[in-house]
Amino acid sequence: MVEHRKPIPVTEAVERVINKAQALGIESVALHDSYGRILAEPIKASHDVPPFNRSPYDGFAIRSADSAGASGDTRVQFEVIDHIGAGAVSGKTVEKQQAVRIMTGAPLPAGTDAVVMFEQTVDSGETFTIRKPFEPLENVSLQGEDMKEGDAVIESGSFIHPGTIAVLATFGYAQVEVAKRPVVGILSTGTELLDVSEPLVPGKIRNSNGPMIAAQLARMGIGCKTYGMSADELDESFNIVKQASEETDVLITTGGVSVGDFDFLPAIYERLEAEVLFNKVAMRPGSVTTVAVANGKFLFGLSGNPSACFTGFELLVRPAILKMMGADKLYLPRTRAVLAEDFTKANPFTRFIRASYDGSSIRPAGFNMSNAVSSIARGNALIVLPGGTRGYQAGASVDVLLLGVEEGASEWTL
Ligand SMILES: Nc1nc2c(c(=O)[nH]1)N[C@H]1C(S)=C(S)[C@@H](COP(=O)(O)OP(=O)(O)OC[C@H]3O[C@@H](n4cnc5c(N)ncnc54)[C@H](O)[C@@H]3O)O[C@H]1N2
Ligand code: MOO
Ligand SMILES: [Mg+2]
Repeated sequence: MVEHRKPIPVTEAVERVINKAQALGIESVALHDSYGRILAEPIKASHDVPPFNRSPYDGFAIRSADSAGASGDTRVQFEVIDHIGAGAVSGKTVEKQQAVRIMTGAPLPAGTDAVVMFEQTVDSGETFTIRKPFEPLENVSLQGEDMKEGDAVIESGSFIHPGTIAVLATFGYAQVEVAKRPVVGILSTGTELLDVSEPLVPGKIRNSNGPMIAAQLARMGIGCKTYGMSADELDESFNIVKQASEETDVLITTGGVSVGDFDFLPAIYERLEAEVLFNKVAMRPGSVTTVAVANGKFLFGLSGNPSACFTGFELLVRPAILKMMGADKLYLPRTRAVLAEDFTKANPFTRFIRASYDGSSIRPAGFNMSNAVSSIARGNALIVLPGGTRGYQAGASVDVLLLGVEEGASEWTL
């Protein structure tokens, strides 16, 4: 008799997965290897930035008081007593009507408190004149204006992006404490599967899910162990899944999770005495997505259908892995957009439509069935239509989840 599964809402499925996911600890990596990792220590400013008052322009450092009364008719003259570029410190103390020729980034010499840009002078080499008075600290980049010593600059749990790396380098972090990444394995199940390089033969298709998931992991900065493809054969598949789950923190399988005669994942979970968190989610595609935990290891049973597989990864695998990586922003960023064409199908379950989003409007990316491959390629976002609805007309405002964004959102608000 066919098994009747009870679907749970997507939000609950996500919650169950997140509740099981645990951070894996901390390791130290070289700064140049830290892009894409999750920071495991808060970053405090260990000194002021900039560390000294400096010139933001190429020009002359003066004492602002000496510029008083300058005008187009009564130009005020200065004598140039030194010349410094960024990296140099002037040993001179600037006295009345004196100035130092100074380049952008160089520290203001003792006594000076303003900078005159070259463009504001008539320059004769030894001397120059100006036609306007300068305020104290005019054209000065102030010590600590960017960050003050002791400031909390970046929170632990943040994604390390190029800007984060600039801050870490500024404060001398040659090594950075980051969260450990999980070891993730991929196994594509299905007797029908051919490797990418094999020619098509009747009844077979090429394995697109395996390479796709490897790339979904790669864009999260995660490598993977690939366990290749397995035929739909219970004992053989059980052995591979058992071994793979022992060698990984997360094993992602594709296919074989539904109720077909050759869908063996449910039997494998049973043999492994795994705790099945759910085996039916009120979402389409991806309703058969099954998540189980065996001996502390995650088993993600994604659907074989490519669009369902893709969506199951983005909605359920991704936040779990991010949580294991110590991230505090686990979810796909969400926005609203205007639907560019009618979508009249009924949505018995929450529907996720692969779609292309241009920053304001969004359009389903063509053939959008669970078994579609083309729409995954064309889409850069998912339209979310709530379950129990139908009949969305062009112009309607819809929820959108953005794909491929470096850093996610901290809230799951569907
Ligand atoms: N009687 C029922 N039949 C089905 C149900 C159901 O509830 N009752 N659910 C349907 C839904 S929804 C989906 S989704 C699929 C899920 O199937 P499985 O996860 O068991 O996956 P398979 O049966 O192994 O394959 C489904 C489909 O995907 C193709 N496939 C599999 N692996 C790959 C791969 N690595 N690359 C590309 N394509 C792949 C496979 O050839 C099949 O066409 O079940 C429905 N049936
Ligand atoms: O899991 Mo299926 O994708 O709902 O078509
Ligand atoms: Mg099946």
